[in-house]
Amino acid sequence: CANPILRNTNFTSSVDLSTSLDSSVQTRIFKIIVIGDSNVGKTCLTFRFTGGSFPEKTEATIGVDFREKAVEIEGEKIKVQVWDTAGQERFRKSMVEHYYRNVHAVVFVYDVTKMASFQNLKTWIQECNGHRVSPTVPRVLVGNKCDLVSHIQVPSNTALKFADAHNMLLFETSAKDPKESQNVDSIFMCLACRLKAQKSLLYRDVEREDGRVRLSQETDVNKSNCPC
Ligand SMILES: Nc1nc2c(ncn2[C@@H]2O[C@H](COP(=O)(O)OP(=O)(O)OP(=O)(O)O)[C@@H](O)[C@H]2O)c(=O)[nH]1
Ligand SMILES: [Mg+2]
Repeated sequence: CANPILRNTNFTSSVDLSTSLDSSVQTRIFKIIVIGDSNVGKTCLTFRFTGGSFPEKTEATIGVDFREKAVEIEGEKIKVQVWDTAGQERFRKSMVEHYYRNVHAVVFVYDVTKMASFQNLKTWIQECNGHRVSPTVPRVLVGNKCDLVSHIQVPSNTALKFADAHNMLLFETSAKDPKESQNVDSIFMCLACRLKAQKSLLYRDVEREDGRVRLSQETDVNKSNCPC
C-alpha cells in the first residue's frame, strides 16, 4: 500500500475491489464518507451498519478504515463502501484529498451529548465544500449517542433547523443501543436508495489506484425517487 496510514479493517466482506470488479463488473459501488469530530462515534456507527454490533472497544481512527456491506435494493446488488474517517487532525491531514475524491454521499456526525461537536459541523461542511463536492452529492446529519438521555446537550429542534438550513436529513440515533440498529441501517440505506435512483451513476472511468477502484459520476437529483 502506497500510503501507510490507509488501513483496511473490513469486517464483513473482502474489500479487494479489483477482484470484485473482474468477477462482477455490474456491481455498483457507492462510496459514502463519514465525517465529524473525534469521539462522536463514527467508527461505532459504521461498525454497527457493516458488522451488526457495537464494538466493545475502539481506538481513534488513523487515516481511514473502510468497510463494505453488500445490499440489495429493488433487485440490484450494490456494494456500500463506507469510509470511516479520522476525526483527529493529526490522523487525517494526509488523507483528506482521498476522503473526498469521487465521493457519492456524505454523513456528518455529531455527539448529542457534546455541544462543541455540533458547533464544529460548520467547519466540517466548509471542508467538504472546499473539496469541490458537488451540491448534488447527498448529505445527511447524524446525532449519535441518544442512549445517554440525561446528558443530551443538543436539542432536537436546534439540530433540525441546522439540517434544514443545509438541506440535509437528520437522524438522531445510537450506535450502542441495539434497539436503534435499524435506525442506523436506515442512514446508509436511505443514501444508497437515493444513489440508486440517480440512474446516471454508472460505471464510467473505472480506474485502479493502489488496488482500489474509482468511479466517476454524473448525477441528476431530479430523477431521484427515494422514499426518504
Ligand atoms: N453511549 C454511547 N457511546 C458511544 C456511542 N457511539 C460511540 N460511543 C463511544 O464513544 C467513544 C468514541 O467512539 P468512536 O466510534 O471510536 O469515535 P470516532 O468518531 O470514530 O472517533 P475518531 O476515530 O477519533 O474520529 C467510544 O468510547 C465509544 O464506545 C453511542 O451511541 N452511545
Ligand atoms: Mg473512529
